[in-house]
Amino acid sequence: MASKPRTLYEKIWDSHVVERRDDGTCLIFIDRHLVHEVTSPQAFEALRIAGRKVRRTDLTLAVPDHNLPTTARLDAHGQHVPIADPQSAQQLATLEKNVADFGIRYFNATAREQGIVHVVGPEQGFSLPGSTIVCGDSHTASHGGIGALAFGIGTSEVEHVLATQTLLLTPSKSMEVRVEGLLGPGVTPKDLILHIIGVLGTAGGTGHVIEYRGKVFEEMSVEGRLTVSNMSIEAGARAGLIAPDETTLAYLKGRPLAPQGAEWDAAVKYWRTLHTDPGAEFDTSVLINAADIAPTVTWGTSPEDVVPITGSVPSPGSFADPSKQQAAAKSLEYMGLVPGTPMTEIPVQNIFIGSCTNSRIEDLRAAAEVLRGRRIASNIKWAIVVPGSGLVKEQAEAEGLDKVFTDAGMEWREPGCSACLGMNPDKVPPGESCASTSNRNFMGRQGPGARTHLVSPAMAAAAAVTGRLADVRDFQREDA
Ligand SMILES: CC(C)[C@H](C(=O)O)[C@@H](O)C(=O)O
Ligand code: SF4
Repeated sequence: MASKPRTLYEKIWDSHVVERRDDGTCLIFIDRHLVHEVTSPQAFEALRIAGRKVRRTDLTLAVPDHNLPTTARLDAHGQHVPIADPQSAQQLATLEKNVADFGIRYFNATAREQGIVHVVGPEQGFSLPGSTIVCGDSHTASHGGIGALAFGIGTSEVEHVLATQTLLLTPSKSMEVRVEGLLGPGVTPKDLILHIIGVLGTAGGTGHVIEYRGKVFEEMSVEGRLTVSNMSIEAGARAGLIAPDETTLAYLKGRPLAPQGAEWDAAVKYWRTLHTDPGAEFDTSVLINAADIAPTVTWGTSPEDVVPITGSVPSPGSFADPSKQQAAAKSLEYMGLVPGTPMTEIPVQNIFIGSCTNSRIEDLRAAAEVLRGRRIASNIKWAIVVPGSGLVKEQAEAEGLDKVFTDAGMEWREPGCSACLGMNPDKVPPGESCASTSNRNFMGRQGPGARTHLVSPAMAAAAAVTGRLADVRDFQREDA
């Protein structure tokens, strides 16, 4: 008898069920657990009090990222530069103690491999297709870009996974976001996901795991897929997924923590079965036309507040829903924007290129491409480029990208979460605007009173050159 066609999500879920309970919940085996300094201290403390060990240290990887300053970590004498903020210093010291006490694999602040947890996982080949991956962090959805079922968990769940390597979960609904056609020039995976969130809304994906499907994803690099999947959470989804394919395999082969030799061959055989079967049904389907998408920017304080760069600031009255009208009015006041203003007339004083959404090598190449031979505008006060990991940084330096950025007048930093959120010294001053490649434009996200416009790396570079939000398609080079 032919088995019932299944979605990719169902295949991964089914293969990880340890125990199915009568109430529909399942005990799920967790293949990979990523840990950072912010959401792990209480979990380790609880283990300590209970006298428990970490069940599978081999499946756990820790890295500091959120609180680390992105300025030099070693001084001229090779000594560690102390962290000025006492709370951050304490949180990082606690992580160091916990990984040592519990025997967990750890990339410390000065390791080449250190970086943002969601950049490090795929880069090391720790995150693998078909695996279940968790982290006490909402952007764990990123790893869905390589075909893993990856989602954020709370601190008590972090403790549960550390202790048992399992989680008790309720299955999610499945959503297909099918994109027809291909992206136009200057339109990147970031623009695509911003557009998708604009269509779905920040609650559109609630209760669902989204599988992104269509030619555009088949032709997309792994870096781009990670960007798309990363922001699934901003559409309210539990996770995002993109089926692994030859591009995924080429990306993972030879990575330090990926399987090698016969194990690799066996894994590849299995990974090739990881796709949604023809005839499998999704609970929800959404169709997007890629040709409709322009380089996309946000105007408000929710990731769904998107508009093409060719558009203008909307008026609250343009929204049908009264609560959205109110929210829009509040957003516009916070952002200091007037309805009807063309997006390309909005000045910015700060530029942030980085975060787990857009700090991989391709992102830096795209930004450098725009900045090569150009200077940042005179009204730009602060412009930083923060590679997602030490290895991204090395690669970028080998390609001379750091020089392109510094020649343009930007700062080249050490890896970390940086100005994506105000947990470290990289902050946008109150009342100032930032063209940012990160994923959240919430009020105060980049610092109290900071005004965030979410953009792609190429668009951030274009904004740096003009000092306003700008259409990167106007920067297309004659010689390109
Ligand atoms: C600090 C952490 C818990 C948080 C998250 O869960 O996402 C952070 O990474 C973020 O992006 O807001
Ligand atoms: S880069 Fe930003 S979104 Fe990503 S984990 Fe760090 S704080 Fe969260």
